[in-house]
Amino acid sequence: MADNPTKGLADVVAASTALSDIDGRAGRLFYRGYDIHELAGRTSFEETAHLLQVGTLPTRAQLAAYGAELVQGRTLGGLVAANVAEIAEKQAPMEALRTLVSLASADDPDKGSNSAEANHRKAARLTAQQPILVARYHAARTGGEPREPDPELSIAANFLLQITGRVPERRAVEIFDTCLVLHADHTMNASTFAARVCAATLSDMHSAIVAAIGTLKGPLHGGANEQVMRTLESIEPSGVAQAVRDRLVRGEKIMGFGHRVYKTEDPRATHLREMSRELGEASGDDTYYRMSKEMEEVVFAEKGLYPNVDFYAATVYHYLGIPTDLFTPVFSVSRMSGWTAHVIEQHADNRLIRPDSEYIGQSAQKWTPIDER
Ligand SMILES: CC(=O)SCCNC(=O)CCNC(=O)[C@H](O)C(C)(C)COP(=O)(O)OP(=O)(O)OC[C@H]1O[C@@H](n2cnc3c(N)ncnc32)[C@H](O)[C@@H]1OP(=O)(O)O
Ligand SMILES: O=C([O-])CC(=O)C(=O)O
Repeated sequence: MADNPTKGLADVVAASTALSDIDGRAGRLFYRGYDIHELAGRTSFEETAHLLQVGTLPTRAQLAAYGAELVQGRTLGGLVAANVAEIAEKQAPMEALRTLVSLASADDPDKGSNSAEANHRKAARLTAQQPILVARYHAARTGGEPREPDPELSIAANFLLQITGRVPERRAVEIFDTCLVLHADHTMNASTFAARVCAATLSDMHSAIVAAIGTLKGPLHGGANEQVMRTLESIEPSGVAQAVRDRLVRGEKIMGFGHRVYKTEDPRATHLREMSRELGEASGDDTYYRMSKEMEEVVFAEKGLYPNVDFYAATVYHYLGIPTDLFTPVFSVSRMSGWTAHVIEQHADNRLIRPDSEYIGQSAQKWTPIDER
């Protein structure tokens, strides 16, 4: 039987959105009409989150008010504190985040309401809390409490401070902030779609975000950034080309390559490649950057595939001192801004999302009693 032409919902328009847009042939990405190349390196993650959740790039006064909301919103209830140590012992990072966000919902002052006002407050709170949850998880498994976030610092600076335990250099913060901007939203990617499907039943924002976290975790989506680093670590620097070819011969996918929508370079990879080069050189050992470059050339020569957002993000995070198993959680820290904006948008103009399926099973079956089967 021929494959369903819309298998994986390829090219199916599943929602209308004013949040982001992709031109996959030209390799362009826009957040609310702003080209990602205009935003990256010039707009902070907080401004980007405001753009997505509220609808506009903020004025200074609006940014100050939103920043104050984020600082206030990052306080977590007692359930997280009471359970994080056991969760950190038993669950891998993305599983733990799925659980912790669910726990945090119990203490959310707006729980039970899907009003536009409640959704906006929840969106800011979830965006503020996600990096704190990652830091708490990481501290719990390493036997301590994370450093207190500094209200004067950005989300990017506080995250690096809490994860590495050191006050980060200015340039490291700028680069990490740009990473957060680059990952913030991406039309109907799998995790955003999962969030919208959940929200469209008129379920609540936290439930939709739990669905999104579980979906981002998979290695065909956000989980690929961790796998990219594991691949680099498993290969000898002189054996990149052979290792890629061996994997392809075995029919394995090369993590961090290929994309459903981009038919050319992912515009985010352009920035991430450059930041990886800069950090690699500054670190005094750019081996992983150079291996990545070679891998890019070999994969293109063999398969004609381009790197996606996850490919160079891996080495950027590595050079920033972020543990490899926190790469996908970092993705969630950024994407929280987009997911929550999509839930706001879905609830504002809702219709149940319920696609059809093509039946491929047997027909005209005759029922027989259990002892005769
Ligand atoms: C943030 C993100 O989610 S970005 C994506 C992160 N995921 C990855 O990096 C995982 C590796 N990449 C992939 O698995 C895919 O390219 C996806 C999931 C991103 C896109 O999937 P789809 O659009 O469904 O493409 P699909 O998997 O059908 O691939 C089409 C063809 O290209 C090949 N292909 C696609 N990606 C790769 C890859 N990374 N390595 C090797 N071959 C690949 C497939 O084997 C397939 O070949 P075939 O037609 O001969 O069977
Ligand atoms: O759009 C997609 O399918 C995956 C992706 O690049 C993202 O979510 O950033």
